[in-house]
Amino acid sequence: MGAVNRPAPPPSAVRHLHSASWAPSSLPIRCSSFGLPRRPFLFLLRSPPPPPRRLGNNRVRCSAERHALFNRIAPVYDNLNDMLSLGQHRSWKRMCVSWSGAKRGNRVLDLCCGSGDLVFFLSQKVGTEGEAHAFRSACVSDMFRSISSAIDMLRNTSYAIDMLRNTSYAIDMLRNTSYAIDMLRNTSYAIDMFRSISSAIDMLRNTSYAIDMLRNTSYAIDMFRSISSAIDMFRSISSAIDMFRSISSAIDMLRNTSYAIDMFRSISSAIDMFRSISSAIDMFRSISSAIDMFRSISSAIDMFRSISSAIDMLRNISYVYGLDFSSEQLSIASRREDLYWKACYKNIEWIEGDALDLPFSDGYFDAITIGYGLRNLIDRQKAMCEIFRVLKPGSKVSILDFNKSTSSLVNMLQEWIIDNVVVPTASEYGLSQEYKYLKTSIDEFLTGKELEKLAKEVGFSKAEHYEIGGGFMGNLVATR
Ligand SMILES: C/C(=C\Cc1cc(O)c2ccccc2c1O)CCC[C@H](C)CCC[C@H](C)CCCC(C)C
Ligand SMILES: C[S@@+](CC[C@H](N)C(=O)[O-])C[C@H]1O[C@@H](n2cnc3c(N)ncnc32)[C@H](O)[C@@H]1O
Repeated sequence: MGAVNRPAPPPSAVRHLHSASWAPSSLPIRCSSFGLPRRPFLFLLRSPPPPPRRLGNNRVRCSAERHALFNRIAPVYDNLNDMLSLGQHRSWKRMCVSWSGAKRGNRVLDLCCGSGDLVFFLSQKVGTEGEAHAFRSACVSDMFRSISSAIDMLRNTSYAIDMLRNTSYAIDMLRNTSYAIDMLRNTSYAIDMFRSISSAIDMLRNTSYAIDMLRNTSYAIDMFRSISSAIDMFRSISSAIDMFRSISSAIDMLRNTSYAIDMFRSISSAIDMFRSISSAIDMFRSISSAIDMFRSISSAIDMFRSISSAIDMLRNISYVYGLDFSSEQLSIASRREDLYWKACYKNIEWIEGDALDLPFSDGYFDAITIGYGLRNLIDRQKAMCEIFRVLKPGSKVSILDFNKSTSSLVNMLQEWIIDNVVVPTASEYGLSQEYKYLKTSIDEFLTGKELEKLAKEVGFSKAEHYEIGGGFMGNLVATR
């Protein structure tokens, strides 16, 4: 029902936030206070527009007046919602998004998006990937991403290699020392030989002491000349002993050298250890040249990365559309997008347009949400038909709004809060009339059952209304 076939606008045409003021003439012609109609010939076919009607003080019947009202409240809208609902409106909006069935990769729409709360929640839900036309670029950037993490890993390895290279130079130095040590080791064998000689000398030294003793005896012997010839023999031995003594001091010198050798031997085992490390280093060196190769690849990849992000930017991905007729609300929404700046928000597109005349082709969306919008539309049936038309079969629209409760107690309490809390607070900002309209609009709204009926009438196969926020709020979920 209500399916009007029209071509989908090229993405680039709707990508930017329209800066021109909203052309209200696509709204019902009876509202004359608002500029020239966008379709002049249609305008001529109709009867002359009556002046804008205001029923009572707080009835804002005309679309242009509602347009002006939402432009006026835009600067304080978010703060007042936070304050007056004690932050609860965010949970209600999250529930609304969740009931819409929006999933990753979906193309979704938030109607009457205002300052964009629901759009931001939807944006996080659907992410940036998903649609077929974006598939190739997405694959390429995934490939680049994998290569890039491999490169990052190799880069870290490369730093380790650099460290090992420096160690390797140290090892080379130690290797040279090791050759010196080898030379000293050979000297050490010579020293060992001298040590053996030295112990022999020690033995001879002891003998020498004995000889000395005998020498003393020799004087006595001299006296006793008869033993003189024996003494002569001992004298010859004594000169031999002197010779051995000189050798012994040479040996002592060599012994000191031997301690040095022992020290060098310890260094030598350290060197052996370093030699093993050195072969490991050789292996790392080969890896290092591979790393050098990867480094060159990495700079190429860096270049590709820049190209890839440029491609991402040029890819023109947009999966979440936020539509509203108030340029003031939209410019706040767009500023909030810049302020929060989350990666997924690059999938958002703000559209200044009319909820009663959607600029999308039939079956374009996987899910649609409206938060506190339907109640404010002049022609709710027309709006529901438009929603039905642009939804894919089997997809859902989730509509959050104040609940026009069937319980008189809830209604009384709701009215009391609006009269005694909401309006007085808003009047602090000079917006009492605007918030009085809120109460009137709830009075004129549909109950849960009436909303379900309306959805079924325009063709939705299933429609269920849920009361939330203690019965103050309601959410209609309708499946096409
Ligand atoms: C997000 C909320 C309202 C949006 C809203 C909708 C409109 O149609 C307006 C029309 C004209 C002016 C302003 C608005 C507007 O702000 C909900 C925010 C809270 C309400 C302003 C006040 C809520 C009062 C509830 C009855 C109390 C609920 C208490 C809760 C259970 C803690
Ligand atoms: C109460 S605000 C809700 C904003 C937002 N969805 C939220 O939940 O905070 C209602 C919004 O509906 C927009 N609106 C009302 N009539 C509209 C129409 N015919 N076309 C597009 N937007 C409309 C207003 O500009 C306003 O931003």
